[in-house]
Amino acid sequence: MDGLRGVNIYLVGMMGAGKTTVGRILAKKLKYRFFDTDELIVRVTNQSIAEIFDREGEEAFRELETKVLGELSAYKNSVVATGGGIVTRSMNWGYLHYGVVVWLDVPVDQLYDRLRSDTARPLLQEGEIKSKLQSLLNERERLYTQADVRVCAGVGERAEAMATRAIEEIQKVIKPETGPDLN
Ligand SMILES: Nc1ncnc2c1ncn2[C@@H]1O[C@H](COP(=O)(O)OP(=O)(O)O)[C@@H](O)[C@H]1O
Ligand SMILES: O=C(O)C1=C[C@@H](OP(=O)(O)O)[C@@H](O)[C@H](O)C1
Ligand SMILES: [Mg+2]
Repeated sequence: MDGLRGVNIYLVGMMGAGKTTVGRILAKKLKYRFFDTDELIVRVTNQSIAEIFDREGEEAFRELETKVLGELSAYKNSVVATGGGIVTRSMNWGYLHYGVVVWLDVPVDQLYDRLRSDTARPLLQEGEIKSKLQSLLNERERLYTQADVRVCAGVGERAEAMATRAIEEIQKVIKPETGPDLN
């Protein structure tokens, strides 16, 4: 993808926004590699995300997240699905801005429908899920707006359609003369 000059595409957004799901589809469409920071952390530590939070705490998880993100910046032509909290460390933005940052913006009601029975996300295991999602969004929304591209989910919009729209939005922020030939 010449127009992107080989840079990575980073998907950011709330838990449940579909970063992992849409990212996989996007990578396939672009013929890019696909990475997921959570999956890499699980692989290198041989622990689940819940186990890391439980045994070592959130700060240790954030350290691992930054390390993995830094390592991924050496790659090119990759779609990277991040964890929802990656935007909270300013240092991470140094890595994210090597590439094109795409915010999957999904209303809390839809996030809740997807995650109401979730057991894998430690930040949602205590308290009422919907209000937790809302308070995390309140804390993080101004950070997500630092993305280069925002893709707002339509009601009931499928992951496949979001991936297609992400490509359209990415094309808009790439200069026409260097734009990717995505057709
Ligand atoms: N566009 C969508 N419509 C309906 N369900 C979706 C959509 N995108 C993702 N999901 C579902 O929502 C859940 C969370 O998706 P996931 O890709 O893990 O989100 P994230 O990585 O942003 O936390 C999964 O069960 C997934 O199948
Ligand atoms: O929002 C967050 O702080 C987190 C999001 C999760 O990833 P997803 O956004 O892929 O669910 C995972 O990194 C961890 O549970 C913390
Ligand atoms: Mg994910």
